[in-house]
Amino acid sequence: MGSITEVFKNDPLHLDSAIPLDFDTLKSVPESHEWALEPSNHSLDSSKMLPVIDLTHPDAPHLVAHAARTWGIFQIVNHGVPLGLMQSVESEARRLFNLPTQDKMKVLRSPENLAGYGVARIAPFYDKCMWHEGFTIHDSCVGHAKILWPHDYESFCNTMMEFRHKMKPLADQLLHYLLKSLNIPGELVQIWAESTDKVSGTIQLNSYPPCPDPRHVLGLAPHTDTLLLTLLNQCQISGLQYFRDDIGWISVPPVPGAFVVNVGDTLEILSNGKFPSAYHRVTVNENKHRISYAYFHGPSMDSPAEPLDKAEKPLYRSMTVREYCAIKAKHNEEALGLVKL
Ligand SMILES: O=C(O)CCC(=O)C(=O)O
Ligand SMILES: [Fe+2]
Repeated sequence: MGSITEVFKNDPLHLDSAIPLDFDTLKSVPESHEWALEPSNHSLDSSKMLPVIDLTHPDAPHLVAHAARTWGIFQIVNHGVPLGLMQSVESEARRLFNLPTQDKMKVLRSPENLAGYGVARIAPFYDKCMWHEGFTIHDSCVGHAKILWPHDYESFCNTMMEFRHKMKPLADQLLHYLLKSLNIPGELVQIWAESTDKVSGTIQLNSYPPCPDPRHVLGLAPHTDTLLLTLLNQCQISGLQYFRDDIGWISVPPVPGAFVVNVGDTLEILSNGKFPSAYHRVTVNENKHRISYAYFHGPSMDSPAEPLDKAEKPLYRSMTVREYCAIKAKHNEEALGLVKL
């Protein structure tokens, strides 16, 4: 069984770029963090544009598939993940990021590892730095949590494991709706559903501290997510923006209790471009410490990454998911273009 960790072992992050800034000590934005930003499109009311889908609606499978085709990004409510659990994930994430920098540095992600504390994986691709610190959980988080809270690590680990346990079937359900809407045999849908059983989804906690001058700062640079689907909660503070050629950058408004669902590159490939992977970025704000947390839903690394509908002319070349992840780790934004036929 392959895991995404091995991809990062082969393509390590350089350590000097893996340490986030000590945000607490800053009174102004250093030049290292000043970006020339493409402005957002404020003339459109984005709350009316991106679909918010009630998963208890009888037509939910069709609504999900339609939103994924039209936008590559949408929100879901009535998804069955308890609000109390969502609040606990946020408060445990805040507990982690509020620790002193020297404590967080004890669980710094090592260059060849996916799990731990550090900057975003995309950081080395940019000259400028992002106003962001992250913590990634892959497999168990007990080792890191015991270092951070030797006598009080269980609530963090239990919350994260419970969260993963609830997110997996939800992500599987969405994937099932999406694959079933494609013109592919039922057995193939089943093979894909089983493929995600072999891996434990990755949890990403993100922290965007208040910023003295957010106008020229980015929380996360524009990117697409790599795997099948990302389910993200914005913890009631806006910041996530989505790009489409015809409208520019628009905000994804926080909806209480909702998850934002993004299509990732691998699903774009499987669907032969029908579900476009969502290009998104994160802005920061002056007064609020924004937290977001995401569940990345992926298949086993040995799975084929290739268009599933064999009646169509493939727009992407055939490879394994492992191979695609390695291309993404090396080429970031260019990766999808490199595998297009
Ligand atoms: O913080 C957010 O709203 C988005 C985070 C994100 O894009 C990611 O973790 O990949
Ligand atoms: Fe993302």
